[in-house]
Amino acid sequence: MTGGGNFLYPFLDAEETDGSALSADLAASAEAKATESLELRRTSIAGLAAELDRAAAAMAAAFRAGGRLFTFGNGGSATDAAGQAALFASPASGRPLPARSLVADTAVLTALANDVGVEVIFSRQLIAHARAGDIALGLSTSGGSVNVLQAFAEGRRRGLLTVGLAGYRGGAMATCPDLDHCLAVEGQSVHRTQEAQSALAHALWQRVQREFQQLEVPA
Ligand SMILES: O=C(CO)[C@@H](O)[C@H](O)[C@H](O)[C@H](O)COP(=O)(O)O
Repeated sequence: MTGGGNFLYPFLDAEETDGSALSADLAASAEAKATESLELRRTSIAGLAAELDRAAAAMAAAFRAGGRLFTFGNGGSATDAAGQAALFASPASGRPLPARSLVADTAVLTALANDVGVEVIFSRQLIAHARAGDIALGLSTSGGSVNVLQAFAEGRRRGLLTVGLAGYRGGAMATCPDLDHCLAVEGQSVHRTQEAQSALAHALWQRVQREFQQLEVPA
């Protein structure tokens, strides 16, 4: 590159003076993370298979009885919560099920955070939209986000099925009295945990779909 360095990614200018060393470092680091990610996803799916089955069976029963799914989380987990609601509500194949994320409405989120406090941004939405028999699915890598825990408490008060995905062996969610099912991975890194949770969330959806297929009456 001539003049001025890398204007798009100035932090990569070091690559111009020692490109091969940096590239090798980045490649080795990416490879190590990919290996760690695969291993955590593999052990999480295997180790949590029984709890995944139980949670999926309970969710399928709730859907069959007319329940709806509400998903929530912060940061990267907000993105995963939105993706999970979209997967349940509008899968490319399989049965669409009623689901919405509580992370998508900026007006609602900012009003609640600004007027009341960030700890109520999910629980207040459950008060507005949820009823007994619905499902609250919360994701937290630390397992300790207060707004996620508060939503579980509200869900429990209102008679919802409550399901949590957490890292760090569950954190506070591991012993949360408001959770019916806690899928806790061993991950000690936010990013690896998010990757494992994404695999678990997909496995949960697959199992719920399977529960519906088993019920279908052959023609
Ligand atoms: O790691 C990322 C994005 O990948 C962050 O945005 C992260 O999700 C945020 O710090 C969250 O607030 C963490 O909350 P939690 O997962 O511990 O509940």
